[in-house]
Amino acid sequence: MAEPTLVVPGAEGLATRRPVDVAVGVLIERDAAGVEGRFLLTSRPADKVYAGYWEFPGGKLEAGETVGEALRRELHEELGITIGAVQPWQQIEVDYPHARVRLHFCKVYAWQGEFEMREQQSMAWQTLPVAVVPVLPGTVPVLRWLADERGHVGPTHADSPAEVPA
Ligand SMILES: Nc1nc2c([nH]c(=O)n2[C@@H]2O[C@H](COP(=O)(O)OP(=O)(O)OP(=O)(O)O)[C@@H](O)[C@H]2O)c(=O)[nH]1
Repeated sequence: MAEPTLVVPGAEGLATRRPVDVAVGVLIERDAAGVEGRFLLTSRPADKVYAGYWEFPGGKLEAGETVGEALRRELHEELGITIGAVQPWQQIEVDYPHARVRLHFCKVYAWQGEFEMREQQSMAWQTLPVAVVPVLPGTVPVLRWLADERGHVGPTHADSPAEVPA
């Protein structure tokens, strides 16, 4: 089954581009009973497109890498942590004017090491609704999935009403 696609304004008609695979980590704190709590968002570094927008940390797969390998490498490079098990969760394609990406969102519940912002980004542990602004378009559906899992009613983030991929 084709995965949902989100078309960002300005990218209409560009859907024939080949998507770039991106591994994305949804790091979640769990309590002793296994109930999921805060999740980690990071801001995009100043030298990248959508600089300053908040997203889940991750990055593009390199040649020959699996999603899990890419995620492990990216989170170590960007945040200085070593992640434990990678649990594949959701996939979505997003058409941006600058690129078409296939986002592989994975849940991660265990990690080791001190967080270091190695790309001068910021980090924020969040719950719903997310308070940091602005949120990257490709992040919005993830907040909706989390809201559905958690029975959260109402907006998922502060800067715009909830959007659902087509
Ligand atoms: N990490 C991350 N990227 C996302 C999310 N949502 C989303 O649309 N993207 C998009 O996926 C792509 C990820 O590329 P990136 O530029 O962060 O990855 P990278 O570190 O490998 O980049 P570079 O090697 O080109 O500098 C970007 O086009 C970004 O806009 C998200 O939640 N997390």
